[in-house]
Amino acid sequence: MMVQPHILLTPEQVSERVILCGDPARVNRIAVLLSDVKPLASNREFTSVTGELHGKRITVCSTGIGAPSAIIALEELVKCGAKYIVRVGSAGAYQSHIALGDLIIAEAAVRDDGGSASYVPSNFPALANRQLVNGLCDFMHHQAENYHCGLVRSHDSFYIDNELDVCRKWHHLGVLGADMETAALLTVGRLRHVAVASVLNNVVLYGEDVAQGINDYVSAEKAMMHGELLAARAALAALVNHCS
Ligand SMILES: O=P(O)(O)O[C@H]1O[C@H](CO)[C@@H](O)[C@H]1O
Ligand SMILES: O=c1cc[nH]c(=O)[nH]1
Repeated sequence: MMVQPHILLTPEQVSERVILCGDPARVNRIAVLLSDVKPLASNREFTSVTGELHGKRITVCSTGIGAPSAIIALEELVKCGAKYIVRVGSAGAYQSHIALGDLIIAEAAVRDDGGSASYVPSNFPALANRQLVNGLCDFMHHQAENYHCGLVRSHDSFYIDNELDVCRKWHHLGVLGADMETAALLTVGRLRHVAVASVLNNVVLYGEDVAQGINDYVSAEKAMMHGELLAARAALAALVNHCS
């Protein structure tokens, strides 16, 4: 098969088990958990590597920010044979009991993104794969770390004027936190008959200004690495032990 136009990968290079992340720099930070790591490709926001864990091959690929590029990565990876996909992302909390570095495991996502809306009507659910969610929760259950399992919201707009009102609304409805890709990945993954889940590292406290929160977090190197690596370990455990 021809090389895919955006991710620049062929089926020979892509594993059935895939980790997706937004930030291309996160790919190499996740890869430290794998052995026999080889760089695959780098084009636009799509950077990929392959490696192994417990005899299973894992592909790690970045998707950039937002639903459109996340969907492009998912579609092209599925064409290359990806079957089990976990997003290792970051999120802003919508609940005050969620601390920086806590993990949010998405059972389902509110579809406030435009990407999934171009595939299905607004009443179509964005539901995570149950096996992978169980795998993520099982792993976290055995760690002495905070995690929260429930609803997330995926959106397209970071800096809208009524951002605080929007956050308050979803806070009152019990949504745990926000990212920009989970809903699209869960929706399109289901349409393509592949298993998709998402685990998010909280980088913004509820009620905190998003831009300020992210800046604070970027400087809080230790907390960032801790939540991110924990999310990656949870994703790998789910992909290695809960996929067949
Ligand atoms: O850290 P990543 O995985 O990119 O996830 C979150 O961070 C970005 C926004 O800063 C968005 O992509 C959002 O979903
Ligand atoms: O507040 C946040 C932080 C990260 N990603 C988001 O989508 N929102």
